[in-house]
Amino acid sequence: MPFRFLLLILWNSVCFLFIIWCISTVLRKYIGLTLIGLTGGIATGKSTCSNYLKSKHHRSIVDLDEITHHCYACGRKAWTKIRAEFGDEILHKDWTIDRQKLGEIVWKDVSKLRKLERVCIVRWPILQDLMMELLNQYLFIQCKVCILDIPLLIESRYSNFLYYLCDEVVLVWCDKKTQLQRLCQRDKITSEQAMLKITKQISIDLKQRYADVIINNNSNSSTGNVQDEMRKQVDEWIRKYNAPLTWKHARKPTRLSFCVPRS
Ligand SMILES: CC(C)(COP(=O)(O)OP(=O)(O)OC[C@H]1O[C@@H](n2cnc3c(N)ncnc32)[C@H](O)[C@@H]1O)[C@@H](O)C(=O)NCCC(=O)NCCS
Ligand SMILES: Nc1ncnc2c1ncn2[C@@H]1O[C@H](COP(=O)(O)OP(=O)(O)OP(=O)(O)O)[C@@H](O)[C@H]1O
Repeated sequence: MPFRFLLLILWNSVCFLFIIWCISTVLRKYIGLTLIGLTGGIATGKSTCSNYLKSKHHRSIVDLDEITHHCYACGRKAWTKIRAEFGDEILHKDWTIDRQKLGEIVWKDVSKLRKLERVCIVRWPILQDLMMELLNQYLFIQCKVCILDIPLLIESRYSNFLYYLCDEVVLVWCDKKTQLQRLCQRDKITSEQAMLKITKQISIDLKQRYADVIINNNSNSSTGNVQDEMRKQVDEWIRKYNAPLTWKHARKPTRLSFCVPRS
């Protein structure tokens, strides 16, 4: 019995890798699309970095947080499912989802957070929209290098296949103390409330092991020009994508980790 079980796991893994290999070969070789994963911890500066890439380098960014928020619009599939799971108390008076209230519920209770993830990701609404956005970028904007801003790219088993598909994974890093400080300041919350959010993700230091490029965003306004250090690193990194790419530029999909456990 255990032998058959092991065989089944092995077979599933081989199938998974084969499918990923097929998709990535088609994407790179025949469609000519390069996917870059931009990730980081909560409040380490992903949006700051992607806004800079948009404004200075005119790069297209597919932002999964933004897509999630669109999925929550009144009457959409995710909205209906979230309402059924969490009740009417997470709705504003105009029936839109009150993300702050929903957040208060799920940050405190991991099982509810997992339920929310299951409702909106496993049953497809978010990934469906993500695929549509990618198609839209490729067909209508003719974007050949697409940057995916996905906070949980490394740890989420729901977005894990995207991790394998990415040609390069870029991590926006800052140390834990700075992360906590920035989160408290931005969301106007106490450090206890901020820690509740931070601990729902794997530590930013552990994420470094799974990234190909690390953008150090530790420098603060007090130590020079705000974000100048980060901008220099982004300029340096994005330079290679300004030259025409061949599919050989792309990293081979040899990622070894399947799923990173969350603390
Ligand atoms: C909990 C929610 C309602 C809070 O909404 P809010 O507008 O306050 O935050 P926002 O969506 O902008 O997310 C802010 C950051 O929280 C972190 N975060 C979001 N979801 C999760 C999660 N499931 N686990 C860990 N961290 C998360 C990310 O770093 C993200 O960038 C919202 O984040 C949500 O619906 N999350 C579940 C969907 C999900 O897992 N999205 C992430 C896909 S990668
Ligand atoms: N180098 C920097 N110096 C000072 N403040 C910064 C720097 N980089 C980002 N910040 C600030 O830190 C906060 C978090 O940044 P940002 O919103 O870009 O993080 P994020 O990783 O996108 O967060 P989330 O995971 O919640 O989407 C913001 O208030 C931003 O202005």
